[in-house]
Amino acid sequence: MGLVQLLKSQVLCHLIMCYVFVVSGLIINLLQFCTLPVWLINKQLARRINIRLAYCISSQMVATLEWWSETECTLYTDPESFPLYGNENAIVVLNHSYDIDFLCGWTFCERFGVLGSSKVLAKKELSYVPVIGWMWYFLEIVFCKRKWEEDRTTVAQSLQNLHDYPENFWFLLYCEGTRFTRKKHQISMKVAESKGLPKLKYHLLPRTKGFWVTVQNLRGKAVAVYDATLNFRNNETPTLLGVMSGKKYHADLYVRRIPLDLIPEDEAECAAWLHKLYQEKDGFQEQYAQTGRFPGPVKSPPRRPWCLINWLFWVCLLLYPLGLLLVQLISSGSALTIAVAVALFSAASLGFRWMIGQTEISRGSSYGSKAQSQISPVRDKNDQDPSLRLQILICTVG
Ligand SMILES: CC/C=C\C/C=C\C/C=C\C/C=C\C/C=C\C/C=C\CCC(=O)SCCNC(=O)CCNC(=O)[C@H](O)C(C)(C)COP(=O)(O)OP(=O)(O)OC[C@H]1O[C@@H](n2cnc3c(N)ncnc32)[C@H](O)[C@@H]1OP(=O)(O)O
Ligand SMILES: CCCCCCCCCCCCCCCC(=O)OC[C@@H](O)COP(=O)(O)O
Repeated sequence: MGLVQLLKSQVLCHLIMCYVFVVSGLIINLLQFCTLPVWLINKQLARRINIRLAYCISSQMVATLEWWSETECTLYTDPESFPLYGNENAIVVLNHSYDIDFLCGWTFCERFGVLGSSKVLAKKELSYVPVIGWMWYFLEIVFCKRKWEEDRTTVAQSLQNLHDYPENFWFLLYCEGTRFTRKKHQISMKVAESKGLPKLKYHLLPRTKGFWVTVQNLRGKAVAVYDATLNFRNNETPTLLGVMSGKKYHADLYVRRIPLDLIPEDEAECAAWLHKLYQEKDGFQEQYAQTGRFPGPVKSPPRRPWCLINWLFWVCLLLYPLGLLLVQLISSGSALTIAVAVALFSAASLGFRWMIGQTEISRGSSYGSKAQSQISPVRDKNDQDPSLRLQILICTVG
Protein backbone atom coordinates (compact mmCIF):
# COMPACT_ATOMS: atom_id res chain seq x y z
CA MET A 1 0.00 0.00 0.00
CA GLY A 2 1.41 3.40 -1.04
CA LEU A 3 1.65 6.35 1.33
CA VAL A 4 -1.26 8.20 -0.28
CA GLN A 5 -3.43 5.10 -0.11
CA LEU A 6 -2.48 4.61 3.54
CA LEU A 7 -3.41 8.22 4.26
CA LYS A 8 -6.78 7.84 2.56
CA SER A 9 -7.62 4.84 4.70
CA GLN A 10 -7.07 6.70 8.00
CA VAL A 11 -10.11 7.35 10.21
CA LEU A 12 -8.87 10.88 10.88
CA CYS A 13 -9.10 11.57 7.15
CA HIS A 14 -12.68 10.28 7.10
CA LEU A 15 -13.60 12.44 10.07
CA ILE A 16 -12.21 15.52 8.33
CA MET A 17 -14.17 14.66 5.15
CA CYS A 18 -17.35 14.24 7.17
CA TYR A 19 -16.69 17.49 9.05
CA VAL A 20 -16.31 19.42 5.78
CA PHE A 21 -19.39 17.73 4.29
CA VAL A 22 -21.63 18.30 7.30
CA VAL A 23 -20.55 21.85 8.15
CA SER A 24 -20.66 23.03 4.53
CA GLY A 25 -23.96 21.16 4.13
CA LEU A 26 -25.50 22.91 7.11
CA ILE A 27 -24.33 26.28 5.81
CA ILE A 28 -25.93 25.48 2.46
CA ASN A 29 -29.11 24.24 4.17
CA LEU A 30 -29.26 27.61 5.92
CA LEU A 31 -28.77 29.45 2.62
CA GLN A 32 -31.54 27.31 1.13
CA PHE A 33 -33.79 28.32 4.01
CA CYS A 34 -32.99 31.95 3.22
CA THR A 35 -34.34 31.46 -0.32
CA LEU A 36 -37.87 31.03 1.04
CA PRO A 37 -38.74 34.75 0.63
CA VAL A 38 -37.38 34.63 -2.95
CA TRP A 39 -39.74 31.71 -3.54
CA LEU A 40 -42.70 33.97 -2.78
CA ILE A 41 -41.53 36.67 -5.18
CA ASN A 42 -39.95 34.68 -8.00
CA LYS A 43 -40.40 30.90 -7.76
CA GLN A 44 -38.31 30.06 -10.82
CA LEU A 45 -35.38 32.12 -9.55
CA ALA A 46 -35.60 30.40 -6.15
CA ARG A 47 -35.58 27.02 -7.88
CA ARG A 48 -32.53 27.94 -9.97
CA ILE A 49 -30.67 29.14 -6.86
CA ASN A 50 -31.56 25.93 -5.02
CA ILE A 51 -30.30 23.79 -7.90
CA ARG A 52 -26.90 25.42 -7.59
CA LEU A 53 -26.85 25.24 -3.80
CA ALA A 54 -27.79 21.54 -3.92
CA TYR A 55 -24.99 20.97 -6.40
CA CYS A 56 -22.52 22.27 -3.79
CA ILE A 57 -23.63 19.46 -1.46
CA SER A 58 -24.14 16.43 -3.70
CA SER A 59 -21.08 17.17 -5.83
CA GLN A 60 -18.89 16.70 -2.74
CA MET A 61 -19.93 13.06 -2.59
CA VAL A 62 -19.43 12.74 -6.34
CA ALA A 63 -15.93 14.22 -5.95
CA THR A 64 -15.19 11.60 -3.30
CA LEU A 65 -16.15 8.87 -5.76
CA GLU A 66 -14.53 10.34 -8.86
CA TRP A 67 -11.40 12.07 -7.55
CA TRP A 68 -10.67 10.56 -4.14
CA SER A 69 -11.39 6.89 -4.83
CA GLU A 70 -10.95 7.34 -8.60
CA THR A 71 -13.75 4.88 -9.22
CA GLU A 72 -14.26 4.27 -12.93
CA CYS A 73 -17.81 4.64 -14.25
CA THR A 74 -18.38 3.17 -17.69
CA LEU A 75 -21.52 3.81 -19.69
CA TYR A 76 -22.91 1.32 -22.19
CA THR A 77 -25.45 2.97 -24.44
CA ASP A 78 -26.30 3.52 -28.08
CA PRO A 79 -24.61 6.53 -29.74
CA GLU A 80 -27.93 7.93 -31.08
CA SER A 81 -29.35 8.38 -27.58
CA PHE A 82 -26.14 9.78 -26.10
CA PRO A 83 -26.54 13.42 -27.29
CA LEU A 84 -30.00 13.56 -25.69
CA TYR A 85 -28.77 12.72 -22.17
CA GLY A 86 -28.84 15.84 -20.04
CA ASN A 87 -30.79 17.76 -22.68
CA GLU A 88 -34.26 16.48 -21.88
CA ASN A 89 -36.35 15.49 -18.86
CA ALA A 90 -36.36 11.77 -18.21
CA ILE A 91 -37.51 9.11 -15.76
CA VAL A 92 -34.65 6.80 -14.77
CA VAL A 93 -35.38 3.22 -13.69
CA LEU A 94 -32.40 1.76 -11.83
CA ASN A 95 -31.74 -1.51 -10.01
CA HIS A 96 -31.30 -1.13 -6.25
CA SER A 97 -28.60 -3.60 -5.27
CA TYR A 98 -25.62 -1.62 -3.94
CA ASP A 99 -24.85 0.71 -1.04
CA ILE A 100 -23.59 3.33 -3.46
CA ASP A 101 -25.86 2.86 -6.49
CA PHE A 102 -27.35 6.31 -5.82
CA LEU A 103 -23.84 7.78 -5.85
CA CYS A 104 -23.05 6.18 -9.22
CA GLY A 105 -26.34 7.65 -10.44
CA TRP A 106 -25.24 11.06 -9.19
CA THR A 107 -21.92 10.68 -11.00
CA PHE A 108 -23.73 10.29 -14.30
CA CYS A 109 -25.98 13.22 -13.43
CA GLU A 110 -22.84 15.28 -12.86
CA ARG A 111 -21.27 14.24 -16.14
CA PHE A 112 -24.43 15.14 -18.07
CA GLY A 113 -24.92 18.42 -16.19
CA VAL A 114 -28.12 17.61 -14.28
CA LEU A 115 -26.74 16.90 -10.80
CA GLY A 116 -28.24 19.92 -9.07
CA SER A 117 -31.73 19.41 -10.44
CA SER A 118 -32.11 15.63 -10.37
CA LYS A 119 -34.86 14.05 -8.36
CA VAL A 120 -35.90 10.74 -6.87
CA LEU A 121 -38.97 9.06 -5.40
CA ALA A 122 -37.48 8.66 -1.93
CA LYS A 123 -38.71 7.05 1.25
CA LYS A 124 -39.94 9.62 3.77
CA GLU A 125 -37.35 8.56 6.38
CA LEU A 126 -34.57 10.08 4.25
CA SER A 127 -36.12 13.54 4.55
CA TYR A 128 -34.98 13.64 8.20
CA VAL A 129 -31.30 12.99 7.39
CA PRO A 130 -29.47 16.29 8.01
CA VAL A 131 -27.83 17.97 5.01
CA ILE A 132 -29.03 15.59 2.26
CA GLY A 133 -32.62 15.15 3.47
CA TRP A 134 -33.00 18.83 4.28
CA MET A 135 -31.49 19.81 0.93
CA TRP A 136 -34.10 17.63 -0.75
CA TYR A 137 -37.00 19.68 0.65
CA PHE A 138 -35.80 22.67 -1.32
CA LEU A 139 -35.20 20.57 -4.44
CA GLU A 140 -38.83 19.39 -4.47
CA ILE A 141 -37.84 15.77 -4.11
CA VAL A 142 -40.87 13.48 -4.02
CA PHE A 143 -41.17 11.56 -0.77
CA CYS A 144 -43.32 8.49 -0.18
CA LYS A 145 -44.28 6.53 2.91
CA ARG A 146 -44.38 3.29 0.90
CA LYS A 147 -48.05 3.05 1.85
CA TRP A 148 -49.95 3.39 -1.38
CA GLU A 149 -53.19 4.57 0.19
CA GLU A 150 -51.34 7.58 1.59
CA ASP A 151 -48.88 8.04 -1.25
CA ARG A 152 -51.24 8.00 -4.22
CA THR A 153 -52.37 11.62 -3.81
CA THR A 154 -49.24 13.16 -2.29
CA VAL A 155 -46.89 11.63 -4.86
CA ALA A 156 -49.14 12.63 -7.77
CA GLN A 157 -49.37 16.20 -6.44
CA SER A 158 -45.60 16.51 -5.94
CA LEU A 159 -45.04 15.25 -9.49
CA GLN A 160 -47.56 17.71 -10.90
CA ASN A 161 -45.62 20.52 -9.21
CA LEU A 162 -42.64 19.68 -11.40
CA HIS A 163 -44.44 20.59 -14.64
CA ASP A 164 -43.09 24.14 -14.65
CA TYR A 165 -39.62 23.17 -13.37
CA PRO A 166 -37.18 25.52 -15.09
CA GLU A 167 -34.23 23.18 -15.76
CA ASN A 168 -33.75 19.69 -17.16
CA PHE A 169 -33.91 16.91 -14.56
CA TRP A 170 -33.77 13.16 -14.26
CA PHE A 171 -36.34 11.58 -11.99
CA LEU A 172 -34.96 8.40 -10.44
CA LEU A 173 -37.22 5.50 -9.56
CA TYR A 174 -36.05 2.40 -7.74
CA CYS A 175 -39.07 0.31 -8.65
CA GLU A 176 -37.90 -2.54 -6.42
CA GLY A 177 -38.81 -0.17 -3.56
CA THR A 178 -36.02 -1.36 -1.28
CA ARG A 179 -32.47 -2.66 -1.61
CA PHE A 180 -31.79 -6.21 -2.68
CA THR A 181 -31.15 -8.78 0.05
CA ARG A 182 -31.46 -12.55 -0.25
CA LYS A 183 -34.37 -12.63 2.16
CA LYS A 184 -36.28 -9.86 0.37
CA HIS A 185 -35.57 -11.57 -2.92
CA GLN A 186 -36.99 -14.89 -1.71
CA ILE A 187 -40.14 -13.22 -0.47
CA SER A 188 -40.68 -11.12 -3.57
CA MET A 189 -40.21 -14.19 -5.77
CA LYS A 190 -42.93 -15.93 -3.82
CA VAL A 191 -45.15 -12.95 -4.53
CA ALA A 192 -44.16 -13.23 -8.21
CA GLU A 193 -45.04 -16.92 -8.19
CA SER A 194 -48.41 -16.27 -6.63
CA LYS A 195 -49.13 -13.66 -9.32
CA GLY A 196 -48.04 -15.98 -12.10
CA LEU A 197 -45.12 -13.74 -13.01
CA PRO A 198 -41.77 -15.13 -14.20
CA LYS A 199 -39.06 -15.21 -11.55
CA LEU A 200 -36.20 -12.74 -11.51
CA LYS A 201 -32.70 -13.77 -10.51
CA TYR A 202 -31.01 -10.42 -9.96
CA HIS A 203 -33.90 -8.12 -9.02
CA LEU A 204 -36.72 -7.92 -6.54
CA LEU A 205 -40.17 -7.95 -8.06
CA PRO A 206 -40.79 -4.32 -9.13
CA ARG A 207 -43.54 -2.34 -7.45
CA THR A 208 -45.57 -0.97 -10.29
CA LYS A 209 -47.74 1.72 -8.71
CA GLY A 210 -44.99 4.33 -8.24
CA PHE A 211 -43.87 3.85 -11.83
CA TRP A 212 -47.37 4.20 -13.19
CA VAL A 213 -48.16 7.32 -11.17
CA THR A 214 -44.82 8.87 -12.19
CA VAL A 215 -45.25 8.18 -15.88
CA GLN A 216 -48.84 9.45 -15.84
CA ASN A 217 -48.02 12.62 -13.95
CA LEU A 218 -44.85 13.50 -15.84
CA ARG A 219 -46.36 12.97 -19.28
CA GLY A 220 -45.83 16.16 -21.26
CA LYS A 221 -42.81 17.04 -19.12
CA ALA A 222 -40.52 13.99 -19.31
CA VAL A 223 -40.01 12.61 -22.79
CA ALA A 224 -38.27 9.32 -22.12
CA VAL A 225 -37.61 6.53 -19.67
CA TYR A 226 -33.95 5.63 -19.21
CA ASP A 227 -33.75 1.98 -18.33
CA ALA A 228 -30.48 1.85 -16.35
CA THR A 229 -28.84 -1.37 -15.15
CA LEU A 230 -25.83 -1.11 -12.87
CA ASN A 231 -23.20 -3.67 -11.93
CA PHE A 232 -19.66 -3.70 -10.61
CA ARG A 233 -16.71 -5.61 -12.05
CA ASN A 234 -15.15 -8.60 -10.32
CA ASN A 235 -18.15 -9.05 -7.99
CA GLU A 236 -17.11 -5.92 -6.09
CA THR A 237 -19.46 -4.92 -3.25
CA PRO A 238 -18.74 -1.20 -2.97
CA THR A 239 -19.49 0.77 0.18
CA LEU A 240 -19.35 4.45 1.06
CA LEU A 241 -16.69 3.74 3.67
CA GLY A 242 -14.71 1.93 0.96
CA VAL A 243 -14.99 5.00 -1.28
CA MET A 244 -13.92 7.26 1.59
CA SER A 245 -10.96 4.93 2.20
CA GLY A 246 -9.87 5.56 -1.38
CA LYS A 247 -10.83 2.12 -2.69
CA LYS A 248 -11.18 2.18 -6.46
CA TYR A 249 -14.25 0.41 -7.86
CA HIS A 250 -15.35 -0.21 -11.44
CA ALA A 251 -18.99 0.54 -12.16
CA ASP A 252 -20.68 -0.43 -15.43
CA LEU A 253 -24.02 1.12 -16.33
CA TYR A 254 -26.14 0.02 -19.25
CA VAL A 255 -28.73 2.60 -20.36
CA ARG A 256 -31.52 2.21 -22.91
CA ARG A 257 -33.59 5.23 -23.89
CA ILE A 258 -37.28 4.44 -24.30
CA PRO A 259 -39.63 7.21 -25.53
CA LEU A 260 -42.35 7.84 -22.95
CA ASP A 261 -45.04 7.60 -25.64
CA LEU A 262 -44.35 3.86 -25.90
CA ILE A 263 -45.45 3.25 -22.32
CA PRO A 264 -49.11 2.25 -21.91
CA GLU A 265 -51.42 4.67 -20.13
CA ASP A 266 -53.66 2.01 -18.66
CA GLU A 267 -52.49 1.01 -15.15
CA ALA A 268 -52.60 -2.76 -15.67
CA GLU A 269 -50.88 -2.54 -19.06
CA CYS A 270 -48.26 -0.20 -17.62
CA ALA A 271 -47.63 -2.68 -14.78
CA ALA A 272 -47.24 -5.53 -17.27
CA TRP A 273 -44.84 -3.35 -19.29
CA LEU A 274 -42.71 -2.76 -16.18
CA HIS A 275 -42.63 -6.45 -15.29
CA LYS A 276 -41.41 -7.18 -18.81
CA LEU A 277 -38.77 -4.47 -18.48
CA TYR A 278 -37.45 -6.12 -15.31
CA GLN A 279 -37.29 -9.48 -17.05
CA GLU A 280 -35.14 -7.81 -19.72
CA LYS A 281 -32.99 -6.15 -17.03
CA ASP A 282 -32.51 -9.57 -15.46
CA GLY A 283 -31.34 -10.84 -18.85
CA PHE A 284 -28.77 -8.03 -19.06
CA GLN A 285 -27.47 -8.91 -15.59
CA GLU A 286 -27.22 -12.55 -16.62
CA GLN A 287 -25.20 -11.55 -19.68
CA TYR A 288 -22.97 -9.42 -17.41
CA ALA A 289 -22.46 -12.36 -15.06
CA GLN A 290 -21.50 -14.60 -18.00
CA THR A 291 -19.37 -12.21 -20.06
CA GLY A 292 -18.39 -9.34 -17.76
CA ARG A 293 -20.05 -6.76 -20.03
CA PHE A 294 -23.40 -5.34 -20.99
CA PRO A 295 -24.70 -5.27 -24.57
CA GLY A 296 -23.95 -2.32 -26.81
CA PRO A 297 -21.03 0.03 -27.32
CA VAL A 298 -19.24 1.92 -24.55
CA LYS A 299 -19.73 5.68 -24.61
CA SER A 300 -18.37 7.10 -21.36
CA PRO A 301 -18.51 10.81 -20.70
CA PRO A 302 -15.36 12.06 -18.92
CA ARG A 303 -15.39 13.35 -15.34
CA ARG A 304 -15.57 17.13 -15.02
CA PRO A 305 -13.44 19.28 -12.69
CA TRP A 306 -16.31 21.30 -11.14
CA CYS A 307 -17.12 18.94 -8.31
CA LEU A 308 -13.45 18.74 -7.33
CA ILE A 309 -13.13 22.55 -7.41
CA ASN A 310 -16.23 22.90 -5.23
CA TRP A 311 -14.91 20.33 -2.76
CA LEU A 312 -11.48 21.97 -2.53
CA PHE A 313 -13.16 25.33 -1.94
CA TRP A 314 -15.04 23.99 1.09
CA VAL A 315 -11.98 22.12 2.40
CA CYS A 316 -9.90 25.33 2.28
CA LEU A 317 -12.68 27.39 3.81
CA LEU A 318 -13.46 25.05 6.70
CA LEU A 319 -10.14 23.49 7.67
CA TYR A 320 -8.60 26.78 8.77
CA PRO A 321 -11.21 27.53 11.49
CA LEU A 322 -11.05 23.89 12.63
CA GLY A 323 -7.26 24.12 13.02
CA LEU A 324 -7.58 27.42 14.85
CA LEU A 325 -10.14 25.94 17.23
CA LEU A 326 -7.91 22.96 18.00
CA VAL A 327 -4.91 25.17 18.72
CA GLN A 328 -6.98 27.38 21.04
CA LEU A 329 -8.39 24.34 22.76
CA ILE A 330 -5.04 22.77 23.46
CA SER A 331 -3.46 26.04 24.52
CA SER A 332 -6.36 26.78 26.89
CA GLY A 333 -5.09 24.00 29.16
CA SER A 334 -8.53 23.75 30.77
CA ALA A 335 -9.46 20.13 31.56
CA LEU A 336 -13.17 20.98 31.49
CA THR A 337 -12.98 22.64 28.06
CA ILE A 338 -11.02 19.70 26.67
CA ALA A 339 -13.49 17.22 28.19
CA VAL A 340 -16.43 19.09 26.62
CA ALA A 341 -14.59 19.18 23.29
CA VAL A 342 -13.93 15.42 23.45
CA ALA A 343 -17.59 14.76 24.23
CA LEU A 344 -18.71 16.95 21.32
CA PHE A 345 -16.19 15.28 19.03
CA SER A 346 -17.46 11.81 20.03
CA ALA A 347 -21.09 12.84 19.48
CA ALA A 348 -20.21 14.26 16.05
CA SER A 349 -18.37 11.06 15.13
CA LEU A 350 -21.42 8.99 16.06
CA GLY A 351 -23.59 11.33 14.00
CA PHE A 352 -21.32 10.94 10.97
CA ARG A 353 -21.37 7.16 11.37
CA TRP A 354 -25.17 7.20 11.54
CA MET A 355 -25.33 9.20 8.31
CA ILE A 356 -23.00 6.81 6.53
CA GLY A 357 -25.13 3.95 7.92
CA GLN A 358 -28.09 5.30 5.92
CA THR A 359 -26.33 4.08 2.80
CA GLU A 360 -25.67 0.56 4.13
CA ILE A 361 -27.87 -2.30 3.00
CA SER A 362 -27.00 -4.21 6.17
CA ARG A 363 -28.71 -1.43 8.17
CA GLY A 364 -31.65 -1.18 5.76
CA SER A 365 -35.35 -1.25 6.51
CA SER A 366 -37.49 -4.35 6.89
CA TYR A 367 -39.75 -3.18 4.04
CA GLY A 368 -40.34 -6.08 1.67
CA SER A 369 -39.21 -8.67 4.19
CA LYS A 370 -42.38 -8.98 6.25
CA ALA A 371 -45.77 -10.23 5.25
CA GLN A 372 -47.73 -7.39 6.85
CA SER A 373 -45.98 -4.63 4.97
CA GLN A 374 -46.88 -6.06 1.62
CA ILE A 375 -50.61 -6.35 1.59
CA SER A 376 -52.57 -3.42 2.89
CA PRO A 377 -56.08 -4.26 4.08
CA VAL A 378 -57.75 -1.76 1.73
CA ARG A 379 -56.04 -3.00 -1.40
CA ASP A 380 -56.42 -6.55 -0.16
CA LYS A 381 -60.18 -6.13 0.04
CA ASN A 382 -60.59 -4.39 -3.30
CA ASP A 383 -57.98 -5.83 -5.58
CA GLN A 384 -57.50 -9.50 -4.93
CA ASP A 385 -59.69 -12.53 -4.70
CA PRO A 386 -59.51 -14.28 -1.27
CA SER A 387 -57.76 -17.43 -2.49
CA LEU A 388 -54.96 -15.38 -4.07
CA ARG A 389 -54.68 -13.28 -0.92
CA LEU A 390 -54.36 -16.40 1.21
CA GLN A 391 -51.81 -17.84 -1.19
CA ILE A 392 -49.62 -14.72 -1.03
CA LEU A 393 -49.91 -14.62 2.75
CA ILE A 394 -48.84 -18.25 3.04
CA CYS A 395 -45.98 -17.67 0.61
CA THR A 396 -44.67 -14.54 2.32
CA VAL A 397 -44.98 -15.90 5.84
CA GLY A 398 -43.42 -19.18 4.76
C1 LIG B 1 -27.40 8.27 -18.90
C2 LIG B 1 -27.38 7.94 -17.47
C3 LIG B 1 -28.65 7.47 -16.97
C4 LIG B 1 -28.96 7.21 -15.72
C5 LIG B 1 -28.16 7.47 -14.52
C6 LIG B 1 -28.75 6.83 -13.31
C7 LIG B 1 -29.34 7.45 -12.29
C8 LIG B 1 -29.34 8.88 -12.00
C9 LIG B 1 -30.65 9.53 -11.85
C10 LIG B 1 -31.03 10.36 -10.89
C11 LIG B 1 -30.34 10.50 -9.58
C12 LIG B 1 -31.14 11.28 -8.62
C13 LIG B 1 -31.08 11.12 -7.31
C14 LIG B 1 -30.37 10.01 -6.60
C15 LIG B 1 -29.99 10.31 -5.21
C16 LIG B 1 -30.32 9.66 -4.17
C17 LIG B 1 -31.32 8.55 -4.17
C18 LIG B 1 -31.32 7.83 -2.90
C19 LIG B 1 -32.27 7.06 -2.38
C20 LIG B 1 -33.72 7.15 -2.42
C21 LIG B 1 -34.37 5.90 -2.89
C22 LIG B 1 -35.44 5.35 -2.03
O1 LIG B 1 -35.79 5.87 -1.01
S1 LIG B 1 -36.15 3.88 -2.61
C23 LIG B 1 -37.59 3.70 -1.64
C24 LIG B 1 -38.73 4.57 -2.05
N1 LIG B 1 -39.14 4.42 -3.39
C25 LIG B 1 -39.98 3.46 -3.82
O2 LIG B 1 -40.44 2.64 -3.06
C26 LIG B 1 -40.34 3.44 -5.28
C27 LIG B 1 -41.00 2.13 -5.71
N2 LIG B 1 -42.20 1.85 -4.95
C28 LIG B 1 -43.46 1.99 -5.44
O3 LIG B 1 -43.59 2.36 -6.58
C29 LIG B 1 -44.63 1.61 -4.56
O4 LIG B 1 -45.64 1.15 -5.35
C30 LIG B 1 -45.14 2.78 -3.69
C31 LIG B 1 -44.03 3.33 -2.82
C32 LIG B 1 -45.69 3.89 -4.55
C33 LIG B 1 -46.27 2.25 -2.77
O5 LIG B 1 -45.77 1.20 -1.98
P1 LIG B 1 -46.71 0.14 -1.20
O6 LIG B 1 -45.83 -0.83 -0.50
O7 LIG B 1 -47.72 0.80 -0.37
O8 LIG B 1 -47.59 -0.49 -2.29
P2 LIG B 1 -47.31 -1.46 -3.45
O9 LIG B 1 -48.51 -1.30 -4.28
O10 LIG B 1 -46.08 -1.22 -4.13
O11 LIG B 1 -47.25 -2.89 -2.76
C34 LIG B 1 -48.24 -3.80 -2.80
C35 LIG B 1 -48.20 -4.53 -4.11
O12 LIG B 1 -46.94 -5.17 -4.19
C36 LIG B 1 -47.12 -6.58 -4.08
N3 LIG B 1 -46.10 -7.06 -3.17
C37 LIG B 1 -46.21 -7.49 -1.94
N4 LIG B 1 -45.04 -7.86 -1.47
C38 LIG B 1 -44.18 -7.63 -2.43
C39 LIG B 1 -42.81 -7.79 -2.53
N5 LIG B 1 -42.08 -8.26 -1.51
N6 LIG B 1 -42.21 -7.47 -3.67
C40 LIG B 1 -42.92 -6.99 -4.70
N7 LIG B 1 -44.26 -6.80 -4.68
C41 LIG B 1 -44.85 -7.12 -3.54
C42 LIG B 1 -48.47 -6.75 -3.55
O13 LIG B 1 -48.96 -7.99 -3.95
C43 LIG B 1 -49.19 -5.59 -4.18
O14 LIG B 1 -49.42 -5.88 -5.55
P3 LIG B 1 -50.49 -5.15 -6.46
O15 LIG B 1 -50.63 -6.01 -7.65
O16 LIG B 1 -51.73 -5.00 -5.66
O17 LIG B 1 -49.89 -3.81 -6.83
C1 LIG C 1 -17.68 13.60 1.49
C2 LIG C 1 -18.33 12.37 1.98
C3 LIG C 1 -18.94 12.48 3.32
C4 LIG C 1 -20.00 11.47 3.53
C5 LIG C 1 -20.85 11.73 4.71
C6 LIG C 1 -22.09 10.88 4.82
C7 LIG C 1 -23.14 11.15 3.82
C8 LIG C 1 -24.40 10.42 4.07
C9 LIG C 1 -25.38 10.64 3.01
C10 LIG C 1 -26.65 9.92 3.19
C11 LIG C 1 -27.36 9.75 1.89
C12 LIG C 1 -28.45 8.78 2.00
C13 LIG C 1 -28.88 8.23 0.69
C14 LIG C 1 -29.27 6.79 0.86
C15 LIG C 1 -29.91 6.27 -0.36
C16 LIG C 1 -30.45 4.90 -0.22
O1 LIG C 1 -29.93 4.00 -0.80
O2 LIG C 1 -31.58 4.75 0.50
C17 LIG C 1 -32.14 3.48 0.64
C18 LIG C 1 -33.55 3.42 0.12
O3 LIG C 1 -33.53 3.63 -1.25
C19 LIG C 1 -34.20 2.11 0.41
O4 LIG C 1 -34.06 1.83 1.74
P1 LIG C 1 -34.18 0.34 2.33
O5 LIG C 1 -35.62 -0.03 2.31
O6 LIG C 1 -33.65 0.47 3.73
O7 LIG C 1 -33.35 -0.58 1.48
